[in-house]
Amino acid sequence: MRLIIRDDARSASQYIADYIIGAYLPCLCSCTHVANSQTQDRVQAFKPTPDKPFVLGLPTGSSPVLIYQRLVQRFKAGDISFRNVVTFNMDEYVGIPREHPESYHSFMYKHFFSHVDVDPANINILNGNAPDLEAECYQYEEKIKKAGGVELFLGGIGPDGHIAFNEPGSSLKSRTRVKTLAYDTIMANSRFFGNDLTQVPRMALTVGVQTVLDAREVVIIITGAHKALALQKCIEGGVNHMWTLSSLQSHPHPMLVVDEDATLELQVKTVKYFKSIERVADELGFSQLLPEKRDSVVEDQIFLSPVPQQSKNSTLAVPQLDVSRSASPVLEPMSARLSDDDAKALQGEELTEELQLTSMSARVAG
Ligand SMILES: N[C@@H]1[C@@H](O)[C@H](O)[C@@H](COP(=O)(O)O)O[C@@H]1O
Repeated sequence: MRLIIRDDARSASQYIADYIIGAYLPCLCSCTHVANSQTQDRVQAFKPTPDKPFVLGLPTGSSPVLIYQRLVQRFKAGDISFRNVVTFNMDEYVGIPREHPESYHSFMYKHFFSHVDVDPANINILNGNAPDLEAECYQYEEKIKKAGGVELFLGGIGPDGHIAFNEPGSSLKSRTRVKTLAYDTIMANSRFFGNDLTQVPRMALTVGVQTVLDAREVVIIITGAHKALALQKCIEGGVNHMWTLSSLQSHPHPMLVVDEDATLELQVKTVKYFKSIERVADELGFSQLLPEKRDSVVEDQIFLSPVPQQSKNSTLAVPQLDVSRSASPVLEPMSARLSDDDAKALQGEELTEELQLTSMSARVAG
């Protein structure tokens, strides 16, 4: 696992965008834009073409917005082309129209696709309005497989450590499927729906944990003190389905890029350890070392997706949107599942000044 720590969200985002471009995608001017020799080798090794495109997994949410901005900026500067890139988005809400301003289709076109030269035929986003949602998910896995598997999956996380929409308790072997959203996620995402919980979809289609783990490489952006507990659980805790990001511990090449605030719950020695790793990598001139041969399960041919049940009476379809409902009243908030200390830490605003000072001063002193 690589943990890259940057001062703020902007520099963390810039690191990721430049990493994606530098590491994998061709420079339009076919020059030597890519700074160091090992990274350059990888670009030359990949050489995306229409027949052998680069397959990129993409997220939504507020965290990747600055990454997309930087990718667009570098596209406009002529540094990069997305012509031979195939994209697969992580997830989509069920039951809101594609044109809805908060659908993930709208998000992706607004922040990225409309501004670059990606071929619309190469864009894949789950259809949350498909007549048969299970079949939609199955076909998505098949499409990924047909494209040769995802080369790099970029992702974000929720404050409860969910990756894509793999909420706490999701199977770590899960694949693309219909998922009911946790109450905390509905609450967190209500900010995009006028803070009206009743307007937030309660279901989504999402790639599974295993779908993400099958990618050759996984890069995750984590920013803000409200995600500090999730980062701590995922790095310093064990692999646990209650914090689905922790599954990355079993991936051969995960990279988490975070800001200082997200590290607030980590031990000082953890932070120092990962910073020292980065220093050595910098000195040796690489960001992440990938073996030339893909070592994910895709290549091992054990890439199995569940076949949908074809029963006339059991097709899982888009539910009628009931705007008068209240949001999952029987579900308890995540804080109820945590110890008092953890619950307190999760609510960044409730961190006492003393605690913040202790963590920061310990680090500054170090
Ligand atoms: N399904 C998405 C996730 O893929 C995303 O990582 C998360 C975090 O969003 P934000 O970056 O806005 O905190 O939001 C949603 O739940």
